[in-house]
Amino acid sequence: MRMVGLTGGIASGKSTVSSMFKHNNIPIVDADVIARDALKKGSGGYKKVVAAFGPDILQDDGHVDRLKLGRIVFSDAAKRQLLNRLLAPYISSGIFLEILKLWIKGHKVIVLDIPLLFEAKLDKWTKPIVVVWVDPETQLRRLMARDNSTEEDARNRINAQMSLNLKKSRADIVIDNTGSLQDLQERFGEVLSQVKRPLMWTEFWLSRDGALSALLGVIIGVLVVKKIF
Ligand SMILES: CC(C)(COP(=O)(O)OP(=O)(O)OC[C@H]1O[C@@H](n2cnc3c(N)ncnc32)[C@H](O)[C@@H]1O)[C@@H](O)C(=O)NCCC(=O)NCCS
Ligand SMILES: Nc1ncnc2c1ncn2[C@@H]1O[C@H](COP(=O)(O)OP(=O)(O)OP(=O)(O)O)[C@@H](O)[C@H]1O
Repeated sequence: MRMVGLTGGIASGKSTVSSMFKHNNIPIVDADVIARDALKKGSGGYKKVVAAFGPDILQDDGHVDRLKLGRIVFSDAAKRQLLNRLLAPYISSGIFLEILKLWIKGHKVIVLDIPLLFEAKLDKWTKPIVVVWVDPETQLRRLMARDNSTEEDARNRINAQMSLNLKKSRADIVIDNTGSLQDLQERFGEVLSQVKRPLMWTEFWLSRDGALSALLGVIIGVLVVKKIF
């Protein structure tokens, strides 16, 4: 199985690219969705986070006030690290479970959409790594427009992540998303054909069919050897 890593900076366009993969029948493991589940009211992650940050981060209905928690952690590195540490086990096990489900279904190519792929050192499990890049002004403008946020909030969120240029330097494939959606669609077409190239042997053995072929090979080998001796 080929596990493509999709990452970038906040509001660089990962979700936009990820929906293009989905439209081309390539399944996505979305770490933001998994992280949201990990903070759902009553979950293990929720209990740990409320115990650490106190009931002030809750809305009247008991759900986490994400805007409030976001303001706290994106302006304080120590609190952000604490939140990351508390949620990391739930997020990694959620990602693993989603990969397992797709493996069982026999998918050959899947995309892991993980904003913190490098920060969480998950990049070693993915190949190729696709980084969606935008220039800093466009990133800030799109983030403020999408989240209807102040410049200060938007800058705090951008500065909470590894620099996008550093991520770009560690990519196998860079998608420059500074232009229009039409430009992105064209660049995506090129990336899609790279991602869908036939599997290499190592990737094949990691797929369900590859693993089953290897198992079958071993069984046949044992039977033949038993018959000979
Ligand atoms: C702080 C929270 C509650 C803010 O929620 P909110 O709905 O405002 O933002 P959302 O979850 O949609 O995240 C938007 C983007 O913020 C960035 N981001 C999220 N968490 C972090 C983090 N800990 N560090 C740096 N950037 C982050 C990502 O680019 C993400 O795509 C939420 O982001 C959260 O629980 N973060 C910790 C979990 C995590 O690490 N998520 C990223 C999955 S790899
Ligand atoms: N090429 C583009 N031209 C104009 N707007 C774009 C383009 N690409 C993405 N956008 C818009 O920019 C915003 C950010 O894009 P998107 O939500 O895909 O980013 P993201 O990297 O997934 O963000 P996050 O890290 O917060 O999950 C969205 O409002 C999206 O519609």
